[in-house]
Amino acid sequence: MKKTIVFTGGGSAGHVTPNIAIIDELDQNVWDVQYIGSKNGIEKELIEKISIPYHGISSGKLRRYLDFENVKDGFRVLKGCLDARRVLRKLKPALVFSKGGFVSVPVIIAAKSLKIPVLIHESDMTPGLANKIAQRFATKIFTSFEETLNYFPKDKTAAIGSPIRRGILKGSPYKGIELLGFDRRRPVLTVMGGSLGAKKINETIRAALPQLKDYQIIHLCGKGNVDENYANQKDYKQYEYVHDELPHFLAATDFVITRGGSNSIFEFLALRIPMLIIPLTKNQSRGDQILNGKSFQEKGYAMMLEEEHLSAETLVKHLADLKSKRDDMKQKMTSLDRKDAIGILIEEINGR
Ligand SMILES: CC(=O)N[C@H]1[C@@H](OP(=O)(O)OP(=O)(O)OC[C@H]2O[C@@H](n3ccc(=O)[nH]c3=O)[C@H](O)[C@@H]2O)O[C@H](CO)[C@@H](O)[C@@H]1O
Repeated sequence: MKKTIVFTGGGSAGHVTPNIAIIDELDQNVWDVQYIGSKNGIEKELIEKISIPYHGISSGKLRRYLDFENVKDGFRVLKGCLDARRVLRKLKPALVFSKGGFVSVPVIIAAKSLKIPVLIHESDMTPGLANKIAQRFATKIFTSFEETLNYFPKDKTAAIGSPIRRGILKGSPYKGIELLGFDRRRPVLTVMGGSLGAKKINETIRAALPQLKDYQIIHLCGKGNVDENYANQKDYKQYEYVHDELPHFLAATDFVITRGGSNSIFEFLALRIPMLIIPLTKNQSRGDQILNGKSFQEKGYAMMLEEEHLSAETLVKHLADLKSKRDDMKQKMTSLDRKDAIGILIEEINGR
Protein backbone atom coordinates (compact mmCIF):
# COMPACT_ATOMS: atom_id res chain seq x y z
CA MET A 1 0.00 0.00 0.00
CA LYS A 2 1.16 3.52 -0.81
CA LYS A 3 2.17 5.95 1.94
CA THR A 4 0.67 9.42 1.88
CA ILE A 5 2.68 12.64 2.00
CA VAL A 6 1.08 16.06 2.30
CA PHE A 7 2.91 19.11 0.93
CA THR A 8 2.03 22.63 1.97
CA GLY A 9 3.28 26.14 1.31
CA GLY A 10 2.00 29.08 -0.64
CA GLY A 11 1.41 32.77 -1.08
CA SER A 12 4.12 33.20 -3.70
CA ALA A 13 5.72 30.98 -6.31
CA GLY A 14 8.80 30.88 -4.11
CA HIS A 15 6.91 28.74 -1.61
CA VAL A 16 5.51 26.39 -4.26
CA THR A 17 8.12 25.74 -6.97
CA PRO A 18 10.48 23.89 -4.57
CA ASN A 19 7.58 21.66 -3.50
CA ILE A 20 6.88 20.90 -7.15
CA ALA A 21 10.57 20.13 -7.63
CA ILE A 22 10.44 17.52 -4.85
CA ILE A 23 7.09 16.07 -5.97
CA ASP A 24 8.54 15.60 -9.48
CA GLU A 25 11.32 13.41 -8.07
CA LEU A 26 9.19 11.32 -5.68
CA ASP A 27 8.28 7.82 -6.78
CA GLN A 28 4.51 8.06 -7.07
CA ASN A 29 4.23 4.27 -7.01
CA VAL A 30 5.40 4.52 -3.41
CA TRP A 31 3.92 7.87 -2.38
CA ASP A 32 0.41 9.18 -2.66
CA VAL A 33 1.03 12.94 -2.91
CA GLN A 34 -1.55 15.47 -1.70
CA TYR A 35 -1.37 19.26 -1.29
CA ILE A 36 -2.93 21.63 1.24
CA GLY A 37 -2.94 25.30 0.23
CA SER A 38 -5.14 28.32 0.60
CA LYS A 39 -8.45 28.49 -1.22
CA ASN A 40 -7.32 31.06 -3.78
CA GLY A 41 -3.53 31.37 -3.55
CA ILE A 42 -1.08 31.12 -6.48
CA GLU A 43 -0.33 27.57 -5.22
CA LYS A 44 -3.77 26.37 -6.32
CA GLU A 45 -3.12 27.02 -10.03
CA LEU A 46 0.48 25.75 -9.91
CA ILE A 47 -0.42 22.50 -8.14
CA GLU A 48 -3.53 21.76 -10.20
CA LYS A 49 -1.35 22.18 -13.29
CA ILE A 50 0.70 19.13 -12.18
CA SER A 51 -2.48 17.13 -11.36
CA ILE A 52 -1.87 16.65 -7.64
CA PRO A 53 -5.05 16.55 -5.47
CA TYR A 54 -5.48 19.98 -3.88
CA HIS A 55 -7.23 20.77 -0.60
CA GLY A 56 -8.02 24.47 -0.10
CA ILE A 57 -8.24 25.71 3.49
CA SER A 58 -9.01 29.05 5.11
CA SER A 59 -5.86 31.14 5.48
CA GLY A 60 -5.04 34.51 7.00
CA LYS A 61 -2.06 36.82 6.79
CA LEU A 62 0.19 36.72 9.86
CA ARG A 63 1.30 40.10 11.08
CA ARG A 64 3.81 41.14 13.71
CA TYR A 65 1.54 43.93 14.99
CA LEU A 66 -2.03 44.08 16.32
CA ASP A 67 -4.95 45.70 14.48
CA PHE A 68 -8.52 44.87 13.48
CA GLU A 69 -7.46 43.00 10.31
CA ASN A 70 -5.09 41.01 12.47
CA VAL A 71 -7.94 39.87 14.69
CA LYS A 72 -9.99 38.85 11.63
CA ASP A 73 -6.97 37.01 10.25
CA GLY A 74 -6.54 35.31 13.61
CA PHE A 75 -9.98 33.78 13.14
CA ARG A 76 -9.11 32.76 9.58
CA VAL A 77 -5.96 30.98 10.84
CA LEU A 78 -8.01 29.29 13.53
CA LYS A 79 -10.54 28.16 10.94
CA GLY A 80 -7.56 27.03 8.81
CA CYS A 81 -6.36 24.81 11.70
CA LEU A 82 -9.77 23.13 11.87
CA ASP A 83 -9.91 22.76 8.06
CA ALA A 84 -6.37 21.31 8.00
CA ARG A 85 -7.13 18.92 10.88
CA ARG A 86 -10.18 17.62 9.03
CA VAL A 87 -8.17 17.03 5.83
CA LEU A 88 -5.25 15.41 7.67
CA ARG A 89 -7.53 13.08 9.65
CA LYS A 90 -9.00 11.92 6.38
CA LEU A 91 -5.69 11.50 4.52
CA LYS A 92 -3.70 10.02 7.45
CA PRO A 93 -0.31 11.01 5.95
CA ALA A 94 2.99 9.50 7.08
CA LEU A 95 4.43 13.03 7.02
CA VAL A 96 3.88 16.66 6.12
CA PHE A 97 6.45 18.68 4.17
CA SER A 98 6.24 22.46 4.37
CA LYS A 99 7.92 25.23 2.43
CA GLY A 100 6.51 28.07 4.51
CA GLY A 101 4.10 30.90 3.71
CA PHE A 102 1.07 31.83 5.81
CA VAL A 103 -1.03 28.85 4.78
CA SER A 104 1.52 26.39 6.13
CA VAL A 105 1.10 27.44 9.78
CA PRO A 106 -2.37 25.96 10.43
CA VAL A 107 -1.35 22.80 8.56
CA ILE A 108 1.70 22.31 10.75
CA ILE A 109 -0.18 23.02 13.98
CA ALA A 110 -2.87 20.53 12.94
CA ALA A 111 -0.22 17.94 11.99
CA LYS A 112 1.51 18.30 15.35
CA SER A 113 -1.81 17.87 17.16
CA LEU A 114 -2.32 14.61 15.27
CA LYS A 115 1.30 13.47 15.94
CA ILE A 116 2.19 13.52 12.24
CA PRO A 117 5.93 14.24 11.64
CA VAL A 118 6.65 17.57 9.96
CA LEU A 119 9.67 18.51 7.82
CA ILE A 120 10.19 22.16 6.93
CA HIS A 121 12.56 23.92 4.53
CA GLU A 122 13.51 27.60 4.80
CA SER A 123 14.70 29.19 1.56
CA ASP A 124 15.82 32.58 2.81
CA MET A 125 18.83 33.77 4.76
CA THR A 126 16.57 34.71 7.68
CA PRO A 127 13.42 32.71 8.44
CA GLY A 128 10.01 34.05 7.51
CA LEU A 129 7.36 34.46 10.21
CA ALA A 130 5.61 31.23 9.19
CA ASN A 131 8.72 29.10 9.63
CA LYS A 132 9.65 30.95 12.82
CA ILE A 133 6.34 29.80 14.27
CA ALA A 134 6.56 26.38 12.61
CA GLN A 135 10.04 25.53 13.92
CA ARG A 136 8.80 24.46 17.35
CA PHE A 137 6.34 22.01 15.76
CA ALA A 138 8.81 20.67 13.19
CA THR A 139 10.47 17.29 13.47
CA LYS A 140 13.34 18.36 11.22
CA ILE A 141 14.35 21.67 9.61
CA PHE A 142 16.35 22.22 6.42
CA THR A 143 17.81 25.51 5.19
CA SER A 144 19.21 26.79 1.90
CA PHE A 145 21.86 29.05 3.44
CA GLU A 146 24.52 27.96 5.98
CA GLU A 147 24.04 31.31 7.72
CA THR A 148 20.41 30.40 8.58
CA LEU A 149 21.50 27.62 10.97
CA ASN A 150 21.88 30.29 13.66
CA TYR A 151 18.14 30.94 13.69
CA PHE A 152 16.93 27.38 14.40
CA PRO A 153 17.55 24.72 17.08
CA LYS A 154 20.91 23.13 16.26
CA ASP A 155 19.92 19.53 17.04
CA LYS A 156 17.24 19.31 14.36
CA THR A 157 18.50 21.63 11.61
CA ALA A 158 20.73 21.05 8.56
CA ALA A 159 21.84 23.38 5.73
CA ILE A 160 21.38 21.57 2.43
CA GLY A 161 20.98 24.27 -0.25
CA SER A 162 17.88 24.95 -2.27
CA PRO A 163 15.65 22.22 -3.78
CA ILE A 164 15.62 23.48 -7.35
CA ARG A 165 13.59 21.64 -9.93
CA ARG A 166 15.82 19.41 -12.02
CA GLY A 167 13.90 20.36 -15.16
CA ILE A 168 15.31 23.87 -14.94
CA LEU A 169 18.76 22.42 -15.63
CA LYS A 170 17.64 20.52 -18.70
CA GLY A 171 16.93 23.39 -21.11
CA SER A 172 18.45 23.64 -24.56
CA PRO A 173 20.09 26.94 -25.56
CA TYR A 174 19.30 26.22 -29.21
CA LYS A 175 15.63 25.69 -28.46
CA GLY A 176 15.58 28.89 -26.37
CA ILE A 177 17.13 30.96 -29.16
CA GLU A 178 14.73 29.43 -31.66
CA LEU A 179 11.63 30.08 -29.49
CA LEU A 180 12.71 33.69 -29.02
CA GLY A 181 13.74 34.31 -32.62
CA PHE A 182 17.10 35.61 -31.32
CA ASP A 183 20.57 35.57 -32.89
CA ARG A 184 22.82 32.85 -31.40
CA ARG A 185 25.95 35.03 -31.64
CA ARG A 186 24.67 37.91 -29.50
CA PRO A 187 24.38 37.98 -25.68
CA VAL A 188 21.03 37.34 -24.02
CA LEU A 189 19.96 39.19 -20.87
CA THR A 190 17.03 37.89 -18.85
CA VAL A 191 15.21 40.25 -16.50
CA MET A 192 13.09 38.56 -13.85
CA GLY A 193 11.29 40.54 -11.18
CA GLY A 194 10.36 37.55 -8.99
CA SER A 195 7.22 35.57 -9.61
CA LEU A 196 5.10 38.69 -9.12
CA GLY A 197 7.11 41.03 -11.38
CA ALA A 198 8.57 44.34 -10.20
CA LYS A 199 7.20 47.69 -11.28
CA LYS A 200 10.33 49.79 -10.85
CA ILE A 201 12.60 47.21 -12.49
CA ASN A 202 10.13 46.92 -15.37
CA GLU A 203 10.07 50.68 -15.93
CA THR A 204 13.82 51.09 -15.60
CA ILE A 205 14.72 48.32 -18.02
CA ARG A 206 12.38 49.84 -20.62
CA ALA A 207 13.89 53.30 -20.07
CA ALA A 208 17.38 51.80 -20.50
CA LEU A 209 16.59 49.91 -23.74
CA PRO A 210 18.28 52.47 -26.04
CA GLN A 211 21.52 51.92 -24.07
CA LEU A 212 21.22 48.13 -24.12
CA LYS A 213 21.37 47.60 -27.84
CA ASP A 214 24.17 45.02 -27.48
CA TYR A 215 21.76 42.67 -25.70
CA GLN A 216 18.81 40.59 -26.70
CA ILE A 217 16.43 40.82 -23.77
CA ILE A 218 13.89 38.44 -22.24
CA HIS A 219 11.72 40.38 -19.82
CA LEU A 220 9.59 38.34 -17.39
CA CYS A 221 7.52 41.19 -16.07
CA GLY A 222 4.70 39.61 -14.00
CA LYS A 223 0.97 39.35 -14.41
CA GLY A 224 -0.66 42.38 -16.09
CA ASN A 225 2.70 44.11 -16.66
CA VAL A 226 3.29 43.59 -20.39
CA ASP A 227 3.58 47.02 -22.02
CA GLU A 228 1.99 46.96 -25.48
CA ASN A 229 4.05 50.01 -26.52
CA TYR A 230 7.04 47.67 -26.67
CA ALA A 231 5.34 44.73 -28.38
CA ASN A 232 6.79 43.02 -31.46
CA GLN A 233 10.38 44.20 -30.98
CA LYS A 234 13.00 41.86 -32.35
CA ASP A 235 15.51 42.17 -29.49
CA TYR A 236 13.10 42.67 -26.57
CA LYS A 237 10.56 40.01 -25.68
CA GLN A 238 8.09 40.45 -22.81
CA TYR A 239 6.24 37.69 -20.96
CA GLU A 240 4.01 37.85 -17.89
CA TYR A 241 5.20 34.48 -16.57
CA VAL A 242 6.65 31.49 -18.41
CA HIS A 243 6.29 27.82 -17.51
CA ASP A 244 7.69 25.16 -19.86
CA GLU A 245 9.82 27.58 -21.90
CA LEU A 246 11.78 28.84 -18.86
CA PRO A 247 14.53 26.14 -18.88
CA HIS A 248 15.22 26.84 -22.56
CA PHE A 249 15.21 30.60 -22.04
CA LEU A 250 17.65 30.29 -19.14
CA ALA A 251 19.89 27.88 -21.05
CA ALA A 252 20.22 30.64 -23.66
CA THR A 253 20.83 33.37 -21.05
CA ASP A 254 24.26 34.99 -20.51
CA PHE A 255 23.34 37.48 -17.75
CA VAL A 256 20.40 37.97 -15.48
CA ILE A 257 18.87 40.90 -13.63
CA THR A 258 16.75 39.56 -10.81
CA ARG A 259 14.99 40.19 -7.53
CA GLY A 260 16.65 38.46 -4.55
CA GLY A 261 13.99 35.73 -4.21
CA SER A 262 15.85 32.69 -2.94
CA ASN A 263 14.51 30.19 -5.45
CA SER A 264 15.43 32.29 -8.45
CA ILE A 265 18.94 33.07 -7.28
CA PHE A 266 19.70 29.43 -6.40
CA GLU A 267 18.41 28.42 -9.84
CA PHE A 268 20.76 30.94 -11.48
CA LEU A 269 23.60 29.69 -9.27
CA ALA A 270 22.99 26.10 -10.37
CA LEU A 271 22.97 27.27 -14.00
CA ARG A 272 26.06 29.44 -13.38
CA ILE A 273 24.49 32.61 -14.79
CA PRO A 274 26.13 35.82 -13.47
CA MET A 275 23.47 37.91 -11.75
CA LEU A 276 22.72 41.47 -10.85
CA ILE A 277 20.40 41.28 -7.83
CA ILE A 278 17.99 44.15 -7.15
CA PRO A 279 16.31 43.04 -3.90
CA LEU A 280 12.90 44.07 -2.62
CA THR A 281 13.40 47.02 -0.26
CA LYS A 282 12.66 46.97 3.48
CA ASN A 283 9.45 48.92 2.79
CA GLN A 284 8.24 46.27 0.36
CA SER A 285 9.21 43.24 2.43
CA ARG A 286 10.86 42.08 5.64
CA GLY A 287 14.27 42.65 4.05
CA ASP A 288 15.06 38.97 3.43
CA GLN A 289 16.05 39.55 -0.19
CA ILE A 290 18.66 42.14 0.81
CA LEU A 291 20.34 39.53 3.03
CA ASN A 292 20.04 36.86 0.33
CA GLY A 293 21.66 39.27 -2.14
CA LYS A 294 24.44 40.27 0.27
CA SER A 295 25.28 36.64 0.93
CA PHE A 296 25.55 35.92 -2.81
CA GLN A 297 27.58 39.09 -3.39
CA GLU A 298 30.02 38.19 -0.61
CA LYS A 299 30.50 34.74 -2.09
CA GLY A 300 31.22 36.28 -5.50
CA TYR A 301 28.15 34.86 -7.29
CA ALA A 302 26.41 38.17 -7.86
CA MET A 303 26.48 41.94 -7.82
CA MET A 304 23.84 43.85 -5.93
CA LEU A 305 22.12 47.14 -6.70
CA GLU A 306 19.65 48.47 -4.15
CA GLU A 307 16.36 49.75 -5.57
CA GLU A 308 16.91 53.19 -3.99
CA HIS A 309 19.88 53.63 -6.36
CA LEU A 310 18.22 52.09 -9.40
CA SER A 311 18.05 54.24 -12.56
CA ALA A 312 18.66 53.58 -16.25
CA GLU A 313 22.22 54.87 -15.77
CA THR A 314 23.11 52.78 -12.70
CA LEU A 315 21.55 49.73 -14.32
CA VAL A 316 23.64 50.10 -17.47
CA LYS A 317 26.80 50.74 -15.44
CA HIS A 318 26.25 47.72 -13.17
CA LEU A 319 25.58 45.56 -16.19
CA ALA A 320 28.92 46.62 -17.70
CA ASP A 321 30.64 45.70 -14.40
CA LEU A 322 28.85 42.38 -14.36
CA LYS A 323 30.13 41.67 -17.88
CA SER A 324 33.71 42.35 -16.80
CA LYS A 325 33.36 40.03 -13.76
CA ARG A 326 31.64 37.27 -15.69
CA ASP A 327 34.48 34.71 -15.88
CA ASP A 328 35.45 35.17 -12.25
CA MET A 329 31.84 34.74 -11.12
CA LYS A 330 31.29 31.63 -13.20
CA GLN A 331 34.43 30.17 -11.68
CA LYS A 332 33.18 30.82 -8.12
CA MET A 333 29.78 29.35 -8.95
CA THR A 334 31.24 25.85 -9.05
CA SER A 335 31.37 25.79 -5.22
CA LEU A 336 29.70 23.53 -2.68
CA ASP A 337 26.68 25.82 -2.43
CA ARG A 338 25.33 23.92 -5.42
CA LYS A 339 24.49 20.91 -3.23
CA ASP A 340 21.93 18.35 -4.34
CA ALA A 341 19.21 19.48 -1.94
CA ILE A 342 16.54 17.55 -3.83
CA GLY A 343 18.47 14.29 -3.49
CA ILE A 344 18.94 14.88 0.25
CA LEU A 345 15.22 15.62 0.78
CA ILE A 346 14.06 12.65 -1.28
CA GLU A 347 16.28 10.35 0.79
CA GLU A 348 14.92 11.88 4.02
CA ILE A 349 11.31 11.45 2.86
CA ASN A 350 11.83 7.89 1.64
CA GLY A 351 13.34 6.98 5.02
CA ARG A 352 10.06 7.86 6.80
C1 LIG B 1 7.52 39.08 -2.94
C2 LIG B 1 7.98 38.00 -2.03
O1 LIG B 1 7.44 37.79 -0.97
N1 LIG B 1 9.05 37.27 -2.43
C3 LIG B 1 9.51 36.12 -1.70
C4 LIG B 1 9.12 34.87 -2.46
O2 LIG B 1 9.74 34.99 -3.71
P1 LIG B 1 9.07 34.80 -5.16
O3 LIG B 1 8.10 33.71 -5.18
O4 LIG B 1 8.60 36.14 -5.62
O5 LIG B 1 10.40 34.49 -5.96
P2 LIG B 1 11.45 33.29 -5.96
O6 LIG B 1 12.58 33.86 -6.68
O7 LIG B 1 11.77 32.71 -4.63
O8 LIG B 1 10.72 32.16 -6.82
C5 LIG B 1 10.19 32.42 -8.04
C6 LIG B 1 10.01 31.10 -8.76
O9 LIG B 1 9.16 31.33 -9.89
C7 LIG B 1 9.78 30.84 -11.06
N2 LIG B 1 9.35 31.63 -12.22
C8 LIG B 1 9.45 32.98 -12.22
C9 LIG B 1 9.04 33.71 -13.34
C10 LIG B 1 8.54 33.00 -14.46
O10 LIG B 1 8.16 33.58 -15.49
N3 LIG B 1 8.47 31.65 -14.40
C11 LIG B 1 8.86 30.94 -13.30
O11 LIG B 1 8.76 29.70 -13.31
C12 LIG B 1 11.27 30.97 -10.78
O12 LIG B 1 12.01 30.14 -11.65
C13 LIG B 1 11.33 30.58 -9.30
O13 LIG B 1 11.37 29.18 -9.14
O14 LIG B 1 9.60 33.71 -1.79
C14 LIG B 1 11.03 33.65 -1.68
C15 LIG B 1 11.40 32.35 -0.99
O15 LIG B 1 10.90 32.31 0.30
C16 LIG B 1 11.58 34.89 -0.95
O16 LIG B 1 12.99 34.86 -1.05
C17 LIG B 1 11.04 36.16 -1.59
O17 LIG B 1 11.44 37.30 -0.84
